[in-house]
Amino acid sequence: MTQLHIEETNGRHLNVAFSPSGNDFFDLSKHDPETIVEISPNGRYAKLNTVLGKGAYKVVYKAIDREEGYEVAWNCFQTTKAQFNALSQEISILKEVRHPNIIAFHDWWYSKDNEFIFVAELMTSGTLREYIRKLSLPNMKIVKRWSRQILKGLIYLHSHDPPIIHRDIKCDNIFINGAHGEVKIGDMGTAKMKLGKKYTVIGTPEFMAPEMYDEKGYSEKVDIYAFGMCLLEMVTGEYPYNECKNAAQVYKKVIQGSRPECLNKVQDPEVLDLINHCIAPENERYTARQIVNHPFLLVEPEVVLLTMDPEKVNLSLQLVFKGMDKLAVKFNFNVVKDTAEEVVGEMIEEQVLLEKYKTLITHEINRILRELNKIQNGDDQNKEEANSLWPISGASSTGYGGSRSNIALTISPGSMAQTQMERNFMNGMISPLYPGMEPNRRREWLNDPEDSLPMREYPNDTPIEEFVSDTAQALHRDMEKARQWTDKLKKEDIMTVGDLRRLHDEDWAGIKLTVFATRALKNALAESTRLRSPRSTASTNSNGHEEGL
Ligand SMILES: Nc1ncnc2c1ncn2[C@@H]1O[C@H](COP(=O)(O)OP(=O)(O)OP(=O)(O)O)[C@@H](O)[C@H]1O
Repeated sequence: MTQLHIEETNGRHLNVAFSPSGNDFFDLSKHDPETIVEISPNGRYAKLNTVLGKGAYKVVYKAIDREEGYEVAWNCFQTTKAQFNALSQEISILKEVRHPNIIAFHDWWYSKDNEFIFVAELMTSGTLREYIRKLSLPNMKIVKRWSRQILKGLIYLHSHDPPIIHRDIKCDNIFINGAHGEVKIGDMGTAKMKLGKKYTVIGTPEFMAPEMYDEKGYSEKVDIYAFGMCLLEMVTGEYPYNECKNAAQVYKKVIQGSRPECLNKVQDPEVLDLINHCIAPENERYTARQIVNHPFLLVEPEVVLLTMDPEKVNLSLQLVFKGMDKLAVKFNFNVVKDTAEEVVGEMIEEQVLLEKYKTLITHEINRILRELNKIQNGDDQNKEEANSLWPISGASSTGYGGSRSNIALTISPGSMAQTQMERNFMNGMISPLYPGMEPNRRREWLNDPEDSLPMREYPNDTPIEEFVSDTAQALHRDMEKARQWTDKLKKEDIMTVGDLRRLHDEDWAGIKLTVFATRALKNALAESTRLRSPRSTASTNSNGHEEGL
């Protein structure tokens, strides 16, 4: 490539390079290599000559953290020393804010050029607003994923003691890391600790809740209102109150309670309902935790095959909630005896899975069976044999009494770090087995029938309904479920806990309770037996159940 140095008539110097054909040329001055132009007072951060962006108040450069080797964002903000000093307390609080969905704030100082400089986590793909424009309209899956992440950040800020109010949530202040689809709340410069109600009118008019304008003060709920407007922008691609010509018009509409026109364009009833809950009057407005449990944001589950025996008859499957890798429902599936419909029906019946996922999960299980069928067919070329081995949807079943051993809620390693929000998600989809109990504990209990339920001792003459209702409650099942279990037991003349204790394994199978219910009651019984005095537990059988008492 030929390179030339050209001096233009206006005195500007250009470095250009011609391609070998001579038809193309490149302006090399636009491709200056990145060079260090400034070092932070503590020597840790090196500012580069690359501008990441410019806003109304600040210029943001790329920089390098020379201690960790990370790229960071170097923000320059013109301000007086007095203003900088006034901000110092808030800034030191922001340095403590550490959450995967909030841009980390690393360091700050006041420069000799009267600039407040702060170093923050660098985001690679611009703002949510730019992204929405780029994608024309993001699909609902993306909107859901973004929303969940923003809400995780808000839950964190609002659960801080005292709560931190961001006060300027909008799509321009939410940043994206494109490679991983990560979304983080940025521009924490307006954030404030809520020590009592806040009064300062601050933010962007289109995203400001009406109570921000009255002198009664406002709370962290203003961020929820702003999130509602962001969601509106995400689903319509329009800036809220686009119909207004200036901030005064927006203000007038907001205090009159007039909704943005683009709200009429929202088609999806779930999204509309969610936005309405976000922009409702302050006392009716949802909290970030409530929003995250809204049906629109519930995560869609899928099924994965974990293991299978060499005969490929007993499969271990797992229901995984996408985006929530720590939450899963593990269950065994016998391809000869079980059908997807039955298993899913049982999960719904036992309130392990929401009814709305019935078709999806049935389809998912059948998809796995079909895949296995394909493998089988490919392996031995014997279609007939393969079909008999893999009874897919609707195939006759010999029943599953006792063969499908369990549906277990499992939490993968690292679950102790599970956030409250994730637990809330979980509560929305799967009933918590023991509220307040550590996730690991649940897993142990469910995987090990010998493990215990947190119940009391039940004498033999305890009415069966009392025991069943306590068990259902401990498992967070509703009372209707308890009644169904009791009815089935009473049909078999089981009126007391003593009657239940006298049952043998084959008797249990005859009661026609689901595998899950049988397992739950057996475990509760074993626990109750364990809690009895050593004298009375002397004659327990191998399952921990008393015999003949
Ligand atoms: N952490 C970051 N990582 C990467 N780019 C960033 C980061 N922070 C800001 N930018 C870029 O710099 C631009 C200006 O930043 P920002 O919008 O926060 O400036 P501002 O003056 O505070 O904003 P506004 O004009 O919205 O009031 C952004 O649009 C973005 O492109």
